[in-house]
Amino acid sequence: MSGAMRKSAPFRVLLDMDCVLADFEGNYLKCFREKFPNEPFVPLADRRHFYISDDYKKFEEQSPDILSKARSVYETPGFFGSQPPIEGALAAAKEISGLTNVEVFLCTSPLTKTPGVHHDIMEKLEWTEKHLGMDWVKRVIITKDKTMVHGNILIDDRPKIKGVLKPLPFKHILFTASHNRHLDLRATTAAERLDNWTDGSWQTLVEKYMKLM
Ligand SMILES: Cc1cn([C@H]2C[C@H](O)[C@@H](COP(=O)(O)O)O2)c(=O)[nH]c1=O
Ligand SMILES: [Mg+2]
Repeated sequence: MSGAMRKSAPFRVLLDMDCVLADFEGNYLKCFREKFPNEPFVPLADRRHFYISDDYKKFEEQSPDILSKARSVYETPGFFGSQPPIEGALAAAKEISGLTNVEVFLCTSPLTKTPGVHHDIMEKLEWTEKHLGMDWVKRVIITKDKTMVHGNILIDDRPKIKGVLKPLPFKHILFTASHNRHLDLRATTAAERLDNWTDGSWQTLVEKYMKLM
């Protein structure tokens, strides 16, 4: 095939799941308050750290087992599968994947802290099948190290993406979540923010990076 006929490499968009497509934060607070109605809780407006336990440490004196209780909420089977989609996320994911010469993969980390707690992996696949369909299940990449995944941009709410590859092999776009809203971008690995899936700003952002690559 001559150079003129060769198709350019697809632009690859990696979409995180928790807090980007699925409402982890809202679901967490709802489940925590249902399970522990008499415990103190952190409202979304007061979230400051990526790890929920870091925000619940302040209650340890009044409630000594608060951290294990806080962890037990997302470690309970059913939690990941029951997350509602974030507003506009599913439509945006489908639209992005419909763009010419664009490929979308879902890129999400598993729970790895507690032995025997791995149901989240199955639930992430089930969530994808339920909300996006079977075609998307084969696009799910579950990895603790997202730097090992090839992509042009990663849309992710985690402030710092860390892994074996440095510098990051993709542009990190910080998806705004209650836990990262207060952060200056300089305290993150991200090039810029995406605040939501509803105001059309994702289109401008994707077009911009497609032109740059
Ligand atoms: C908030 C929070 C999350 N986790 C776990 C839950 C998921 O398995 C991942 C999130 O991964 P992502 O791909 O970066 O969205 O982290 C946790 O263990 N503790 C927490 O407080
Ligand atoms: Mg996330």
